[in-house]
Amino acid sequence: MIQAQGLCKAFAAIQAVDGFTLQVERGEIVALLGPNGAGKTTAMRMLAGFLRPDAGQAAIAGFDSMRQGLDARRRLGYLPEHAPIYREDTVLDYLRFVARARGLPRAEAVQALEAVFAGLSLNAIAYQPVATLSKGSARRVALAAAVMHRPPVLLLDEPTDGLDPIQKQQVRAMILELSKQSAVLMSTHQIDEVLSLCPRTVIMAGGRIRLDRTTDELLQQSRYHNAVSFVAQESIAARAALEGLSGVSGFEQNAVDGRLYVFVQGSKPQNQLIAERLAHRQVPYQDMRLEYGRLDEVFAKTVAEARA
Ligand SMILES: Nc1ncnc2c1ncn2[C@@H]1O[C@H](COP(=O)(O)OP(=O)(O)OP(=O)(O)O)[C@@H](O)[C@H]1O
Repeated sequence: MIQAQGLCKAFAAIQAVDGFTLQVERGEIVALLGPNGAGKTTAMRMLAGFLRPDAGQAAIAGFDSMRQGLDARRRLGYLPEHAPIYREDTVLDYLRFVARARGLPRAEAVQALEAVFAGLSLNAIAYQPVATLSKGSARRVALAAAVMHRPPVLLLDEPTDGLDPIQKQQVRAMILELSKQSAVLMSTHQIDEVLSLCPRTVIMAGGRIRLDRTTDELLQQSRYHNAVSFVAQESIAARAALEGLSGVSGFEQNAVDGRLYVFVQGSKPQNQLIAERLAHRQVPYQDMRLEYGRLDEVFAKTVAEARA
């Protein structure tokens, strides 16, 4: 559904995107993660056909984004980073206009409007002029405009940027629903969003894709994967009890909440063993967890390696 082959784009001396190759199928939600300036927006603009690549090709649902731009855009819902909707219309009139511009037949347009108004809670702002909307409301209206025609491909550039926690949940639920029949590529800076929504993650840095894996595989690369953590009043006694225990390779204590992390060698979970040892040595502890891994750590490591 989304295909990119060797996309490149330079702005003067800056190589913003350098050989971007990616394929996303219907039913997938792929997170595009990267530090500021990694090239995410530039790559998305080329995919959407809004920016001509210096080299490479992009296609949306089989249509070349540049040479068959109209056909490609009909099948695309694109939410740009800064969606420009400076209009005097009310939200309702603006979205009616978008439905007409998309060529939706009347009955379908009514259904589509009902769906986005309900899904994104737009009723309270239906009669507010678009130009006076708050940042979060403007973002939701822009998203409504991008997805209203239920396209098979969605390119969403930071879709929940500027939204409050309730709105974020709503937007994420809508993206999940839309992904059942669409291919979704979304950039984000929010790790919790990736973990809750995106089974696959692409990490970009310096214009290039550095990692493209399932999010689970990335979590397994984290040094926290299979670490055992707990809270102990007497953390020194806890460390002493576990020091030298077979497989234990190190400790780390969180400076903020005091949680102790015990790192273990190998891929076998050792929480049972650790719990038994603490009980045997009569060291009280609470809230023991087997850690799954940290995406922020894998992200930081990948970016640091790209910059080295
Ligand atoms: N129109 C432009 N003219 C000149 N330089 C540009 C232009 N657009 C992007 N760049 C540069 O290209 C690089 C990649 O920018 P891009 O916006 O694609 O990154 P990004 O990963 O989306 O960043 P962010 O997370 O901050 O949105 C940056 O160095 C940026 O300054």
